[in-house]
Order: sequence, then C-alpha cells, then structure tokens
Amino acid sequence: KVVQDEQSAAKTVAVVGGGLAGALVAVYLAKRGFKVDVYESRRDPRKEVASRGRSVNLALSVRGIESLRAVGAEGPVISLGIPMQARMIHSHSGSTTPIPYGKKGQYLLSVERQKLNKDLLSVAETFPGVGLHFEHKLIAADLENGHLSFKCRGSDDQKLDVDVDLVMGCDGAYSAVRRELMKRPRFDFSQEYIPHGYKELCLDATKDGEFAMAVNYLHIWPRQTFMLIALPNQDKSFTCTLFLPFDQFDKLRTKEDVLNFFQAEFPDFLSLMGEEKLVEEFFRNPTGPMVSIKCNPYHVLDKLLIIGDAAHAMVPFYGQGTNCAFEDCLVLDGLLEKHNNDLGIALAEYSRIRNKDAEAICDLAMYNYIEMRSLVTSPVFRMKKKLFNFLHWLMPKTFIPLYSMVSFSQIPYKTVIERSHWQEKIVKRAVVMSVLMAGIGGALTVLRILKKDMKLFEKKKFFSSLSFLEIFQRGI
Ligand SMILES: Cc1cc2nc3c(=O)[nH]c(=O)nc-3n(C[C@H](O)[C@H](O)[C@H](O)COP(=O)(O)OP(=O)(O)OC[C@H]3O[C@@H](n4cnc5c(N)ncnc54)[C@H](O)[C@@H]3O)c2cc1C
Ligand SMILES: COc1ccc2c(c1)CN(c1nc(C(=O)N(C)c3cc(Cl)c(F)cc3C(=O)O)c(Cl)s1)C2
Repeated sequence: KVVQDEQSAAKTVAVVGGGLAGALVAVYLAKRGFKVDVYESRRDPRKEVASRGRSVNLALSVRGIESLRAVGAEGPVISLGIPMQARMIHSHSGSTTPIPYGKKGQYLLSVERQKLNKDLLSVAETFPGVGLHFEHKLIAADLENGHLSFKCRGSDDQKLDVDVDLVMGCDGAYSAVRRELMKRPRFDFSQEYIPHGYKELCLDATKDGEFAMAVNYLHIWPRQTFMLIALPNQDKSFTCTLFLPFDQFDKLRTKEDVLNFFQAEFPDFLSLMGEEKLVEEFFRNPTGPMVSIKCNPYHVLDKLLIIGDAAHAMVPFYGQGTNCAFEDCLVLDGLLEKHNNDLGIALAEYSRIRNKDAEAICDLAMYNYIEMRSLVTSPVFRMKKKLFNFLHWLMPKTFIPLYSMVSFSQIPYKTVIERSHWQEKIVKRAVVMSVLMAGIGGALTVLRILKKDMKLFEKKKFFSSLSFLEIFQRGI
C-alpha cells in the first residue's frame, strides 16, 4: 500500500543504476510515495536469455535479509536462497573440516545475483509511478539542480535529459554520479586496489544431476596467499571464486600452467571439475580487480545521495557489500520516516551517521583480507583465539566473535569494531595474566611477541604468506 503524503507526493526521483542497491532503493522510495524512475545502462536482465554457467552468487546475511524483509521483498530470497550453516574447509590433502557459523538459526543464504536483481526490479515495477529505463547510461549531471543527461543505447544513440527533485546514485564502484561529486569542494575520496584479482568458475552438477559437493556449506580452500571458495546454486552447480595475486594469474598462460597449478594446490577440486571444463572456464571468464573506495559526504543538499558500492566499495572478504548496500536503504528509510520525508535534513543526517559505519566495514573487510595471511600462525594470535573461544563459550553474550557481529547481527559496523577492540583488550589482559601466573619470564616473551603482532597489524600493507586454514581450525 503506497502511503501518499504531502511531502513526497509530487517528489520525483531518478535512481541511476538498476543493480542491487538501485533496485531495492526504488522499492523503498516507491513505497514511500515518491515517483521513481530507474535508469540502467545495461539491458533489462529479465529479457536476457539465461547465459549458461554464468550464475554468479553472493552470501546474504541478516543485514541484507532484514532490509529486504522491511519492504516485504524477502520472499524470493528466503525460498530460493540456499542456506549455508557452516564453512567447509578443504585442506591440501583433500580432507574437509566443517566449522559452523553458530547456533542452528545462524546461517548465510547463497543467492543468485541476477535472480535477486530481476526480482527486485519486478517488485519495484509493481508500484504505480515506477518507471524502469534500460540501456540508459548517465553521461552528465548537474547535481545541484537535479539535471541528468543519459545516452540511450539503441540504433541512433539519442540523448535524454531529465530534471528531478532527488538523484539516487546507485551506479556501483565506478560510479559516474560520484565522479560528478568529486568535482565539488570539500568532497573526500580515497581508493585502494589490492594485489589480488578474482576469477569465477562454475562447478556443474554431477552427471546424475546432483551437487558435486556437500550443499549447505560455504566451501573454502584456504592456501598461503590465495584461496578458492564455492557457494551453491539452485541449479545444483557451485559458483567458485579463485582469489589469487595478479602476478600469479599472469603466469597461468597455457592449459598446462592452469592444470599444474590446480593439481598442485587444489587437487580435489580439479578432480571434481574435470580438466577440460576447468581450462574452458578459466580462459573464458575474466579476472576481476578488487577495490576499496571511501568517500564523504554522500549527499548534496536535498538533491542527491549515493549509496551501495558508489559510496563504499569494499574488498569482498566479509561478503558484506550487498548486505551493506541493502542496509543503506533501511537506514535512509528510517531517517525519511524520522524527518517526515524532509530530504534536506534526512540526507545530511544520513551522511553523518552512515559514513562511519560504511568506512568501518570497508576497514574490517580489508583487515580480514590482511589478517587471514599475516597474523594467523603467530603463536600469540592462536593463543588469543583459543582464549577468546573459551571466553565466548563461558559468556556467549559478552564475547561475540567479530565475524558473528558482522554477519549475524545488525549491530552498527562501527560499534562492531569498538566492541571487538574492547573484547581484544580483555583477552589480551587475560593472556598476560595467565602467562604472569606462569612466570615473569614467560610474560616478557609474550609481550615481545604481542608487540611484534601489533606492529604487523599497524603495517596495513604487510603481506606475508601464512595459511588461512589455521584461522578456521582455531575458530575465528
Ligand atoms: C568477487 C566478489 C564477491 C562478492 N561477494 C559478495 C557476497 O558474498 N555478499 C555480498 O553482500 N556482497 C558481495 N560482493 C559485493 C557486491 O557484489 C557489491 O557490493 C554489490 O553488487 C553492490 O551493489 P550496487 O548496486 O551498489 O552496485 P552494482 O551491483 O555494481 O550495480 C551498479 C549498477 O549501475 C549500473 N551503472 C553503472 N554505471 C552507470 C551509468 N553511468 N549509468 C547508468 N547505470 C550505470 C551498472 O550497470 C549496474 O547495474 C562481492 C563482490 C565481489 C567483487
Ligand atoms: C561470492 O564470493 C564471496 C567472496 C568472499 C566471501 C563471500 C562470498 C562470503 N564471505 C563471508 N565471509 C565471512 C566471514 O566472516 N569470514 C571471516 C570469511 C571470510 C572469507 Cl574470505 C571466507 F572465505 C570465509 C569466511 C567465513 O567466515 O566463512 C562470512 Cl560469515 S561470509 C566471504
């Protein structure tokens, strides 16, 4: 039921980008009575013939699911998403170790990206006054006046100019809307590419139509400075993602290079995938870069707001990008409710409160990327993890693992960091105390190693080759 009120009745909104953030924010704003037009540079994905083997998926956790639920759009995700109750760690030898995410009800949903995008676009279209315009690429914007120019792909590449009350920039990590924002004074911006790239590989169902591996798991092959992960799909395939430094991807030039690499590093995966299929997938699919982008503020007066990757692209090592983009919509809606759709006040407050949380998850994801290699086998790190797990067992409501607060709670990301620093401090004191009992000498050794540890963490760039496996086997 669309609530028509005086503030938003006549307000027109242009959503630039019809990806996951754009589609969901269109639903939120249409529900709030705005007249919404979505402009997406690609073709309507609902008219695309399903390209075989390109089903890319993502892990949705509670932040994303609750943001969908708030507008009644969680149905398709809950019914079609595949629950992943645990990680399944694949060692070099091919042995597998399940590590549950938490109690029974705590699981992630593996959701097909395209399907989710199509569903959300169709939900948006059910609202009166919502228009979807595909093959419209934003090429210029006068942000203070809500004036946008689009190039409409088609035979004669016409141009379309529109004037709106509000522009929502949802055009992803390489946002054209953000490029306009960057021309304005006092706009902060930073970006960092990491040395790793990623490549998706599709592991088909077996010949008799069954999943090739255990289905309700996020499969991980953690290796020194790279890893492979696999998430299940509805069609009983797995979408696997190889994370590897670009300079190592560059060395995999021939069929033999690829087969030798997988035989050496992921032998069990190679036998599941088959040599021909692996080589075909490997050379057909692109190797993508991963970038971390921060910027501030996210708004211009009562005229413009950027959300999703356009505002805060992050490396995917917490699986939170879409979850954060969906949570952006929930936060914005709460502020519009609080300020009775007064855009001037709501947008300014959005920038103020959301920026610190978005930058916190960008930092957490980058920390996870670094931590899983640099700290994981230091003896003190492992002792702290063991002690932390004991304290979590003893006081589950007081000591919550970092990944649980990120993926299984709606605690604001910044609060997650503050709380985990507090927990770290307590654990550190406990470590020192327990060692002091064991003699002053031991304490000095521990403190020396601790200091080295913290230096490692300070050096954000530090990158040594240590295994992922240990971080999981000792519980993260
Ligand atoms: C390897 C990998 C794994 C990931 N795994 C997860 C995961 O498990 N869980 C999770 O939550 N997140 C995950 N993410 C992050 C997630 O993919 C992004 O955070 C999410 O797609 C952001 O959505 P968005 O709508 O902001 O941007 P996008 O999805 O990039 O959508 C932007 C849209 O804008 C359109 N567009 C761009 N420029 C223009 C223009 N000039 N005019 C008009 N339209 C334009 C694009 O065509 C696109 O449709 C992963 C990312 C990567 C790289
Ligand atoms: C589709 O592509 C991708 C790519 C990366 C991810 C996802 C989907 C989903 N991701 C999740 N990460 C966590 C997490 O907290 N940690 C510490 C982990 C971090 C890494 Cl890198 C990992 F491989 C497992 C875990 C784990 O704990 O299972 C979740 Cl919880 S979900 C990462």
